[in-house]
Amino acid sequence: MAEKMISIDEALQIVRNNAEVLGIENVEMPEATGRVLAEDVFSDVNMPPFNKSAMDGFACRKEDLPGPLKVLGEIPAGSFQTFTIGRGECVKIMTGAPVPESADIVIMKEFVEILDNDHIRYTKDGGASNICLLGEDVQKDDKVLSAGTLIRPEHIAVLAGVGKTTVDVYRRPKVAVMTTGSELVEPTEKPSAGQIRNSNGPQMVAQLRSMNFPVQYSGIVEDTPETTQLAIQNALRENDVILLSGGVSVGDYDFVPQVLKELGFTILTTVMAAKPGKHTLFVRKGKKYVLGLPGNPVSSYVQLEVIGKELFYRLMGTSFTPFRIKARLAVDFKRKKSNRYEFLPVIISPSGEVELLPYHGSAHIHALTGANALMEIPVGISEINKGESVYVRPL
Ligand SMILES: Nc1nc2c(c(=O)[nH]1)N[C@H]1C(S)=C(S)[C@@H](COP(=O)(O)OP(=O)(O)OC[C@H]3O[C@@H](n4cnc5c(N)ncnc54)[C@H](O)[C@@H]3O)O[C@H]1N2
Ligand code: MOO
Repeated sequence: MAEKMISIDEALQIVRNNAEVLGIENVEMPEATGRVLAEDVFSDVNMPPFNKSAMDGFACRKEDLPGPLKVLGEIPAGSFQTFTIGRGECVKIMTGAPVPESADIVIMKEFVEILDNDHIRYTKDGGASNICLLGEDVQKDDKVLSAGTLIRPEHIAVLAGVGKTTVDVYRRPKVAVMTTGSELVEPTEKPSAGQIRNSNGPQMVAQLRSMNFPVQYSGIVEDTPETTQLAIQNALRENDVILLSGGVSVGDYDFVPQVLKELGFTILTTVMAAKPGKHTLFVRKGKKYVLGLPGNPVSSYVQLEVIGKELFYRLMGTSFTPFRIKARLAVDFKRKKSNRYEFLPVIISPSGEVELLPYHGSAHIHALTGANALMEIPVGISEINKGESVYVRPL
C-alpha cells in the first residue's frame, strides 16, 4: 500500500525536531568561517576607541569657518596628540587619527585653499562633521555576536576587532557519503551495458565541501541487503550522518529502508510531496542520522539543498533560511499534476525575468548546469501566467 505523502514543511519540521547539536569545540578565530558560534561574544573596547577623523583634512571649530585658520601642527593616524584648538586655529589631520576635543569638525583637504605656509581657508559652505564619535559603532561590553551565528568573513572581522582569537563553535557533523545501486560504476570507469557512472557521489561530496564539512566518501554499495547493511554499519562507526542516494523507493532492490529498520533506526520520513525528491528518507537512532536521497541526480541535488541543509545546519546549532526572491515569469507555465511542491531549473534573465529551460525530469543533470535558479511551484498550482510572480532560489 502506498504510504502517505507528507509536505516539505512537515518534513522540515521533523528534521528540526530531531536534529540535536553534536557538541562544542574551541577553534582559532581565522579558521572559524563556516562554523556556528556556541557562545555570545562581547566587545572589550569602544569602537571607535576615540573620536576619529573620517577624512584627510583640518580639524577646527565650525564657528570659525571659513577662516582664515592658522595651522598649529599635524596629527597622523596612530599618534595621540593633545592640541588645544582656539579661535581661528586648526590642526592638519589624517583619516583615522584622534580628533582633539576642542575641534568639532574636520574639513576635507579638497575644500581648502592654502593661503601661506601656516594659514588655510575653507572654500565650501557647511558640510558634515567628518568625525566618527567614540563608541558610536560599539560600546565596551556590548554583545557583538550571538551564539547561533553562522560565521562569515565579515564576522571574522568583528571577532578580530574585539580581540577574540579563539572561539567556541558547535562541532560540525562528520558525514559519510554513500551511493547505492548495482548499475553504478565510478567516474574513472567506462560503463558497460546497463551501467551508468556514479554522478551523485561526487556531487554530494562537492555540495558538502562547499559547506566546509569534513566528508568521508564510502563508495558504491551493491543492491543487496547484506552489502547495504555492512556498508551502513561501517560508515556509522566514525560518522554522525550517512548521506546516501538511491535504493530508497519501492523497487524490489530498494533495500535501504528495510536495512535501516533492522539496524534499529526509527523511520521519520519516507514519501514527501516534492518533485523532484518524492522519496526522501530521514531516519534516526540516538545521535546517528541517515538521510537517503532519491537516486536521480537532480533529485539528490535539490533535496540535499532543501532537507539536507536543514539537517546539517541544525546539527551545527543554527537554522538554515534558504535565500529566495520573487521574480516575474517570462512565459506561461502549465503542469499536469499539482499534488507535489515542484523545483524547476530556470534562468533569471539579466532583466530579472524567469525563463524556463528544456528539462526532461530528475535524471537531466545538464538542465541544472544551464540554470541559475530553481523556481518553486506550490502544491495546488498547475498554471502560472506570464508576468505573474514566482519564488526562485538563486543557485
Ligand atoms: N513504482 C514506483 N516507482 C518509482 C516511484 C514510485 O513512486 N513508484 N518513484 C520514482 C521516483 S520519483 C524516483 S526519484 C525514483 C527514486 O528511486 P530510488 O531513490 O530508490 O533510486 P534508484 O531506483 O536507485 O535510482 C533512480 C534512478 O537514479 C539513478 N541513479 C541512482 N544512483 C545514482 C548515482 N549515484 N548517480 C547517478 N544516477 C544514479 C538510477 O540509475 C535510476 O535511474 O524512483 C522512481 N520509481
Ligand atoms: O522524486 Mo523523483 O525525485 O520526483 O524524480
